[in-house]
Order: sequence, then structure tokens, then C-alpha cells
Amino acid sequence: MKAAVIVFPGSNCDRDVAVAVDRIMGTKPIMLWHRETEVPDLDLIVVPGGFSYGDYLRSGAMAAHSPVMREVKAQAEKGVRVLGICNGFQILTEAGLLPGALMRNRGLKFICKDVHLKVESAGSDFTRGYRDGEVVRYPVAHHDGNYFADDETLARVEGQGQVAFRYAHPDGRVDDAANINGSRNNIAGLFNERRTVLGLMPHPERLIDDHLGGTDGVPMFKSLLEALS
Ligand SMILES: NC(=O)CC[C@H](N)C(=O)O
Repeated sequence: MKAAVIVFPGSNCDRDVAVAVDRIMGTKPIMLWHRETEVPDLDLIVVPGGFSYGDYLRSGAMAAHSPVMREVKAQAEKGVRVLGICNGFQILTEAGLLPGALMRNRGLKFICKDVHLKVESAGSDFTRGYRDGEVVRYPVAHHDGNYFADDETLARVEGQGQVAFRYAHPDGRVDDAANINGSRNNIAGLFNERRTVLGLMPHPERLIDDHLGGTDGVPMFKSLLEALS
């Protein structure tokens, strides 16, 4: 199993997710600088959180055009699993690997807190370790997490079961009061059609140890390990 974490100028969750992959999946990922053009064949690519290129223009907009992303796109095309967390989710939408866009939070404030998520689909290599409808607690830390897609795209992703996670109450209810940032249909995480790419705003890599406050992120990395080994 070969994994890589992409590193952009301004990434700040790259080492955290590398620790999660190493500890839970038992493999040290290679760290790939944004200028890299030669990338070995991989099984898993993680696009981590942070502020790539200072989030100038729009979060993820510049990173989506960096040299390494050509390789990421080519490998994603072949079915290599790609996990984009927070800024990584923003980059994957800007790169066209996931539909829609992430806009400024509805309240125009940076949100940094733990939130509850309803697992909308456990039917993927990323989420098999959870149960459909299960409620998990993940931290969020973003100012551009407001998921937007036009009506047609939204109907398509909903119809095809591409929604992975929704912002929810602790009892699993999904409504506007649980919608921390104004995302359409409370979408917090989304698959591509083949479910080989997942992007999500909350941070699974930040809850992988009781010393960090919980372990709700562990099943995601365990699911990937099972799928890829
Ligand atoms: N933690 C992150 O990756 C933050 C993503 C992005 N910089 C935002 O604030 O929306």
C-alpha cells in the first residue's frame, strides 16, 4: 500500500494526516511538494487542510492548478483513492474532481469547533467502518465551508448517493439549525460518482486518539486500509 500526502505552501494539516495514515494504516506516506511532476503509482492520495497559497483568489483555486495536481487528476482518473480534507476538499472541487464549490461560511466567521455529522453513506472505501445513519463527532476549522451546487447538480449528487456526511444534531436530525455554515442540504462531505474520491470539510485526522479527545476519525483510515490492502 503506497500513500502520499500533498504539501502546498500553507498546508498545515499535512503532518497530522501523515501521522494518522502511519499509525492506523501502518504505512508512512510520502510527502509530495506542490511542484512535483513525477509521482510514483499510488493507492491513496491525501490532499490535506490548511491555506494553500494563502487561499488567495478563492480557497483551493490556485492549488488546483499546481503542477502536482495534474498527476493527482491522472491517478484519480485511474481510480486511485483521493481523500481531500478541508482545504483539500476545496482544492478537489476547484480541480473538478468533485462537483460544486465551497463558499464563505454563511455567518462570515471562521468556525473552529467540534460538530456532529450524520454518516449518509457507509457504502464506500472511506466510510465502510461506519454505519449508515451513525452520528460521529469531528472537528471543523474553516471559513469557506459553505457547500454550494446548483439545483441540477444537487439533485444529481443526491440521486446518485454521493453525499457522504451531513451536519446534524447529536441525535442525527438534519435541519437548518445544525447547518453550521449554510451548506446546501447540510452537505459536509461528498463522493465522486465512482466513490473513489471523497472530500469533506471536517477533520477525521484530528480525532484518532483518546488523547486528542476522541477516536471518531479512526474508522475512516481503517476502512481505507481494508479496502487497499
Ligand atoms: N482547515 C482548513 O483546511 C481550512 C481551509 C480553508 N483555509 C478555510 O479556512 O476555509
